[in-house]
Amino acid sequence: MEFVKGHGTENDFVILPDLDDQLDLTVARVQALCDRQRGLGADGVLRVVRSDGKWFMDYRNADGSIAEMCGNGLRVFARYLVDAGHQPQGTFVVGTRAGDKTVTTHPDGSVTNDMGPARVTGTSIAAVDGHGIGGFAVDVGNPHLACVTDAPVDGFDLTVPPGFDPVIFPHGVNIELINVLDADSPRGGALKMRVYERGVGETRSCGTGTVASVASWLAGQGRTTGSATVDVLGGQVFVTIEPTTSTLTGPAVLVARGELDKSWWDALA
Ligand SMILES: N[C@@H](CCC[C@H](N)C(=O)O)C(=O)O
Repeated sequence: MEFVKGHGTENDFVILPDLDDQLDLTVARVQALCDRQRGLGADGVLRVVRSDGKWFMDYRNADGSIAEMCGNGLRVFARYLVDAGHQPQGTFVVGTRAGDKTVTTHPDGSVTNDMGPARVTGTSIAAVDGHGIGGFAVDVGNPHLACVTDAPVDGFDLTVPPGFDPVIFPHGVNIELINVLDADSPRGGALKMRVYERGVGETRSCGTGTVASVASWLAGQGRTTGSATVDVLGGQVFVTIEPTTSTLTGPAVLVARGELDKSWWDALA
């Protein structure tokens, strides 16, 4: 069984081509694939399915849970389809649990995702490292609590899961901590973000989280339109927010391909 390993700003994924939708991708198999000691190691798995001539990204978190959307994963998924010869370089559509997304691959290796609307649904408080930090709840297909703070984000301990209000986020939430580096840079704003991802832990980037961060920063100013670069631990992406949609542009890198050991895979069923 073929696998490909890739990352988008160091948010890393195991890609499993399963065009005919045959794989039994159990929680145990996802957890083992993502385990950095006993597996390949990744923040998540992207299963590549083609159904009725349409691409579908079946995304799983490292703990085996299913999520609606993954922004960095979508860029890597698109890059894989082009690299494998399944799609020509350019614009095409990928289905996700959060709906169809239009992606555009660029010759320099970067990819732009049309992410759909980033809906600011209210406010809430994250309990991080002994501090209560206010932020906006943002729905990017998956749930986020994006918190702009004056405290340097580098100073927080994210080895411990942040607390959140389960009434507002009954299915869990991804939590972003954001510093504004420049409110009026040439590309709009310049933000720095760290993230604690639902189903994973702290990761070096979260694409949907960067979109939520820019939406939250704008909401704090009463704005629904704008753009910003977002520095994450694994690099930088560029986000635009409009009232009805948003875009995410960033790198997508394929680093390895190989074969899974069949007896290892079968024993995990
Ligand atoms: N890393 C992803 C988000 C993956 C899903 C998230 N952990 C969730 O459970 O919603 C991204 O790049 O958006």
